Amino acid sequence: MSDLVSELRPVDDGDVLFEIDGLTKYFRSESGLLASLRGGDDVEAVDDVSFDIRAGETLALVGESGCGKSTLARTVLQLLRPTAGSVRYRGVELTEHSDAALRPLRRNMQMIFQDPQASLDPRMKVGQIVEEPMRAHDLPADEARPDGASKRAARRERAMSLLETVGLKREYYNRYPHEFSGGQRQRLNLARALSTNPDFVLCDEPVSALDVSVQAQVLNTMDELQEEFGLTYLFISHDLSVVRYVADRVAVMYLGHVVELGETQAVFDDPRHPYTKALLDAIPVPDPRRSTDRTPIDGDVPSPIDPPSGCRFRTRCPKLIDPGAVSFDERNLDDSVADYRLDTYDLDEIEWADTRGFVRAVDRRSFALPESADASACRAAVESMFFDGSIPDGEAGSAIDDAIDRLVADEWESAATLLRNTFSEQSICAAVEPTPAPADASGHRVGCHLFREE
Ligand SMILES: Nc1ncnc2c1ncn2[C@@H]1O[C@H](COP(=O)(O)OP(=O)(O)OP(=O)(O)O)[C@@H](O)[C@H]1O
Repeated sequence: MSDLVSELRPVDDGDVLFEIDGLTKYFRSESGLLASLRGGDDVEAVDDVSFDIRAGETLALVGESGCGKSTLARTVLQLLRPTAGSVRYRGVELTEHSDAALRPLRRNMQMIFQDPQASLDPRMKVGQIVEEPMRAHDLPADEARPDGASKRAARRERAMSLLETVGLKREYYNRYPHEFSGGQRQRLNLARALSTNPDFVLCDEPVSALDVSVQAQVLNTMDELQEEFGLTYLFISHDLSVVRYVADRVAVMYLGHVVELGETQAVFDDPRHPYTKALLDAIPVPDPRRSTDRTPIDGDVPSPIDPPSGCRFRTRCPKLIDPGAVSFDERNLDDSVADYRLDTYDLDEIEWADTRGFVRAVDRRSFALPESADASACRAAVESMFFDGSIPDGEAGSAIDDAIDRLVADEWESAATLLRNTFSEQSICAAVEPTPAPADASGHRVGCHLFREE
C-alpha cells in the first residue's frame, strides 16, 4: 500500500512538485426538473487546465467567485476526482490510484481554510486538534521518536513544539478553540496542518475572514513557516493586494480556464489578458493619478453550464477582436448564426471600437432613447452617442443601420441579436478557443487571441 511513497521523486526548491495537465472537472447539474429542462448539462467548473506547481513557491489562484478556484485545487489533491486530465505529484500519477492507495501520500498534502473556527471541533482540546492528523497517519514514525518515548508522548511533545512554532504557547495545549481569537485559531490550523510534516499546503482564502491588522501577522508567520519547512503553498484568494504580497506566481482563472499565469510582478506590472487587466483595475487605488486607463469589468459571469464558445471571457471583453482583423478561414464563420454575412468588415480601428461599444451597450441596454422624440431624432441621438455623429459606411454600416431601425421601433432584443450575430459571433474570439501563447522567458503565458501566434 505504501508503495506509492517509495515512488515519490525527491524534489529540490524550484523543481516541479505537481504537474497538472488537461485537468477537467464537470459536475452533473441539478437533478430533477431543472436538469431535464436543460437536458442535464454539466457544470464545467474546471476545463482543460494545465500548469505546474514548483517546490517551495507560493502559487496564487485568483479570479471572481465561482470561477473554479476551489474545485481546481480540490481536484489537484484528488479530493474531487477529475473528469479528465492528469495530476502528477513528484512523478506519481495521482488520478490512477484509489483513495486507499493515495492515503499514505496525504500526509504530505495539508489544507487550511477561510473560516478558522469552522475547521476546529469546539469539543476537542487544542492538543487533540493538533495531534489528530498525526494519529490518522500513525505518526511520528518509530525512528523519529526519541529513545524510549511512547508514541503518545512524542505526539504531545511535537504538538506543543508546533504551537510555539506558529507563534502560540505550549500551555495552550489543554485549552479549547473558543478561547482564542480568529488569528490565533488560524495559527492552530497551521500547527495542525504542519503536524504531519507536509511539503504542500493548500491555503483556501486563509486570511479573508481575519481583520486586516491580523492578516499581515498571520501571512508573515506563514512566510516564515514556508522558509523553515520548505513548504509549497497553493494560495487561493480573491484579494489581489494579499496576493501581490505573498505570491511568487499568479494563475488567473476565468470560468474554469486559467487565462494567464506568470510571476507575480510580471502579471501585476504587465497584465496581458483583458480579464486580468480588468481584475487589477478593480482594485481600489488610493492614488487618483493611477486611475486614468481603467476598464472596470461589467456584465455578469456567464453560467458554467453553458459557457460562451471560443474565449470564455469574450462576452464581457472590452478588447473583442474585429472580425475583419482575421481571415475568413481562421474565423471559421458560422453561417447558421450570421444575420448579416459580411464579405468584408471594412471598419478602421476607431470605427470598430465605436461599433464594439454600441454592440455591448445594446446588449446590456445601458442607454435610453430620448423620450417622445420622433424616429429621426432617436436615430441622430444613437449616432451621436456611439459614432460621433455618423455611422460607418459599407456592409458593416448597413448592419448597424438596420440595428438602429430596430431600436427606434423599440425592438431591443432583435437589435441586440442582430448585432451579436453580425459582429461578436463572427469574431475569432467567438469561433476559436484561444490556446495559451507560448510562455516568454520568465514563464509568463496568456490564453487570448490578442497574443496568438501568427
Ligand atoms: N458539487 C458541486 N456540484 C455542482 N456544481 C458545483 C459543485 N461545486 C462547485 N460547483 C460549481 O462550480 C463552479 C466553480 O465553483 P468553485 O467553488 O470552484 O469556485 P470558486 O472560484 O472557488 O468560488 P468561491 O471563490 O466563491 O469559492 C461554480 O459555478 C459552482 O457553482
